[in-house]
Amino acid sequence: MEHQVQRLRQAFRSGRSRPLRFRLQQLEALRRMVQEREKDILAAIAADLSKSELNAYSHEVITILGEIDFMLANLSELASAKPAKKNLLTMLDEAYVQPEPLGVVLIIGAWNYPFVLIMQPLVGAIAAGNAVIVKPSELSENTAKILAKLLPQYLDQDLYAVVNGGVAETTELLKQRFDHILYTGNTAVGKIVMEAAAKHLTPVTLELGGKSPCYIDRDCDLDIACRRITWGKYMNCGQTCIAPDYILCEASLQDQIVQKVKETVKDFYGENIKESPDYERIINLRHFKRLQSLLKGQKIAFGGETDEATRYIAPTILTDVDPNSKVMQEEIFGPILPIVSVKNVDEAINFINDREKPLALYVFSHNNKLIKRVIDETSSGGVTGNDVIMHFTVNSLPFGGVGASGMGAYHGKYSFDTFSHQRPCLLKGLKGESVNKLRYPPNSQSKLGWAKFFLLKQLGRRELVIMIVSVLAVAAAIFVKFVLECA
Ligand SMILES: NC(=O)c1ccc[n+]([C@@H]2O[C@H](COP(=O)([O-])OP(=O)(O)OC[C@H]3O[C@@H](n4cnc5c(N)ncnc54)[C@H](O)[C@@H]3O)[C@@H](O)[C@H]2O)c1
Ligand SMILES: CCCCCCCCCC=O
Repeated sequence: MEHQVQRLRQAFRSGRSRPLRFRLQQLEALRRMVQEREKDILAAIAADLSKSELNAYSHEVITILGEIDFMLANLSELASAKPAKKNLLTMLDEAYVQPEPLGVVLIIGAWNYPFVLIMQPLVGAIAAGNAVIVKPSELSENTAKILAKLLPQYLDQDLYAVVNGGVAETTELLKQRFDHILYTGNTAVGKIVMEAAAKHLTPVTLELGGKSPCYIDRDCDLDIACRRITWGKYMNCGQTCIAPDYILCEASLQDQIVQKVKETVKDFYGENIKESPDYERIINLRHFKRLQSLLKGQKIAFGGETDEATRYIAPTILTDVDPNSKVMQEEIFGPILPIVSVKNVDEAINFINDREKPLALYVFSHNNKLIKRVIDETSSGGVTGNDVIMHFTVNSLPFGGVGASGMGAYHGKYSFDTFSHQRPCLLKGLKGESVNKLRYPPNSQSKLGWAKFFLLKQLGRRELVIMIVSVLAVAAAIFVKFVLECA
């Protein structure tokens, strides 16, 4: 492991990953890989998650193609030096912020979207000019294998590597020194990653989970709300980090919601859900049993059927759920949708604020003011109003958690920034020593006065122009006066 990281560090030090032309070539190679090996990739995802290839394409491949295209189109702007404002003391110097790669970065992915969660950060890390080790989840072993097979065929092997394995291998990997770690997975392991990173003072991006609430207002089109919620909750069999975890609504809405979700489930998956190519299975027996245990003692208004042999759990709704019950204590990460009654929006806001900050928050209402109020008075990684999941798909929005749901963010420009250091650069000439005397000892009250004047005055382009014009105007006036006096 140590040897592998050193090999990548050496390649990084050679400077090969830095030129924009090289980064663009690698991103193009990555796009070629996705296009040429689409069938193998889809088959691997499908095998890991009992997912149709059509769903695998729309859940995972589209996102990656979009992300690569974004980087190809925007890399030169993202990587360019940005001029910075100057003060009077530095007005003749060059000041700019130059994004620079961090070095060797580690990306650890989770199993539930095994391709996206490795590839999307990888695109950002390559774009920013880093060397990268990716560690796919061992639970989605087919995708892990296909990534280990394909990435070295398309990418520079000295700069980009795949390490496969479970806890032992990841633990070993985490002992190494990295320049950034992006981890996706549960909060408990997030703490392990952060602790290991702290030993080397390595910065981390933690993409964690949590219970994402979904508030449905009385003033709302329930048909539409329930269709969108049904889609986002049961997609990938509920195993989505930003799935609506539970519904908060007034008690009077509960039965209508159950009825409408039930009808939508029938529309989406047919009479026999088990036969639907669009309905996935639970990843393993441990999670299956965990989910089964969440149903115990609950009022099942719809669904509830389970089949251990195929790890099938039907789309399920629980009603009149006690906020203190087990299903409300942990992230569900499965196709179980509890409804918790609240009296009104104030109680919903308090309910959300009494718990850990979630990864996503959803509010459904005709009333935009109410939606904005819920946003203003709560905190969450991201928000979608009148829909679910969709903020993930907008790559001009940063994607990440806050508090217990994570730290840092990525996607699009934010990925580039996450894997870059914004390096401040000030380039001075060797003239102007008379002004510099102001900062050299011995100090005096008058020097301090001048220092305040020079340093506290920020000069933007506009102010600089005004100043140059003023100096020129004064010089012109002196010149005219001189000419007139001589005449
Ligand atoms: N914020 C996001 O973008 C996002 C996306 C997907 C999943 N998630 C969250 O991830 C969770 C589900 O993922 P998971 O944790 O079950 O995935 P997982 O079991 O695949 O684990 C994630 C990664 O951590 C590694 N790992 C596991 N145990 C480890 C240990 N003891 N030490 C070091 N590394 C270890 C695994 O090898 C894997 O690569 C949910 O909470 C979900 O909400 C978040
Ligand atoms: C079109 C919908 C794409 C959804 C992808 C969701 C990925 C979520 C990652 C967290 O689990």
